[in-house]
Amino acid sequence: MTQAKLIDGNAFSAGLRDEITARVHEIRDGHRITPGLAVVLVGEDPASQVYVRNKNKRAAECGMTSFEHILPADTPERHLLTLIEGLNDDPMVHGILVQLPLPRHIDSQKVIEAIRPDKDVDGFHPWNVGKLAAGGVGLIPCTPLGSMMMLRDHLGSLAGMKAIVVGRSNIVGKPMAHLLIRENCTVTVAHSQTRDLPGEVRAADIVIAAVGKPEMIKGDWIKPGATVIDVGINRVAAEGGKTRLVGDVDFAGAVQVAGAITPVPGGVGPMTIACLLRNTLTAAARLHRLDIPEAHPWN
Ligand SMILES: Nc1nc(=O)c2c([nH]1)NC[C@@H]1CN(c3ccc(C(=O)N[C@@H](CCC(=O)O)C(=O)O)cc3)C=[N+]21
Ligand SMILES: [Mg+2]
Repeated sequence: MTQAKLIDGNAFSAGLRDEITARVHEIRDGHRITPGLAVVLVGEDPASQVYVRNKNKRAAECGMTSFEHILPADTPERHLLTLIEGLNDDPMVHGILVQLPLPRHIDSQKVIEAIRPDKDVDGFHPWNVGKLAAGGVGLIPCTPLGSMMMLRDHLGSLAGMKAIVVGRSNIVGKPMAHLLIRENCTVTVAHSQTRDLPGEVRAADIVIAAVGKPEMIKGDWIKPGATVIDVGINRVAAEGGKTRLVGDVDFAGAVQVAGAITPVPGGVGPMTIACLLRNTLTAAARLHRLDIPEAHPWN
């Protein structure tokens, strides 16, 4: 069997960020507007700090302004809500992202619902969730959006294909299922209670792995020629006391069978960040009623 084609998220996201940069310069020169992204992190988790720094670095590379708010882990919920109210009203801020998970004493849903829906670049506010489910125009969650861009780039039309989404989170699984339905796939959403998961996966032309369990989806579950999008980013122990990143798919097995597959790292992860920047540009364009392609529904 020939090896699957690798869907290169690093290269794809670099191209996307170049397009975003060009558009940011255009609206800066033409309209004196600089898209601004505010990233809020509560707590000292080192991995989260790395992500937040990465998001701000990429935003700056694209010519956007970024505002970083790092709050102590014991920040009272009402302080966070007050910060969000300020960002909602700040004309320099077009996108707001509150890094999840939040400390346990904070109600994440309350925080998500405090963000102005038109600045909710994660697409987690019920208003955006509803727009996606009902086929309207809102902001689409970054990981599903990036995954869909790679699928469309590799496959063209998805119409009539069988897709399985393994995982039903609000962040990835559910919005991904809605996007696949919108693209005219026949969609199965599998989860921890699904009977015969290997059998369900074997029926699928498109596999979206979003469970958060390292290498859970085995190579011999994959239908020959299928397209596999591995959303999992799991840090596991490696030789010599080190760690390494693996996806939710057994890559070594799946690459022998699939038609195409995203690697981890270098697949969905960098697309998520590029789509966050794209959503910030989209939000800025809509807030200022700029007639640029990014202000219009994607696809
Ligand atoms: N409100 C909110 N929105 C998020 O989008 C969000 C969040 N909270 N909390 C944490 C997760 C995680 N996340 C990642 C983004 C990019 C990479 C990424 O670029 N990964 C690189 C590798 C990075 C590494 O080496 O650790 C890659 O896959 O190639 C990973 C993880 C966004 N998240
Ligand atoms: Mg479950």
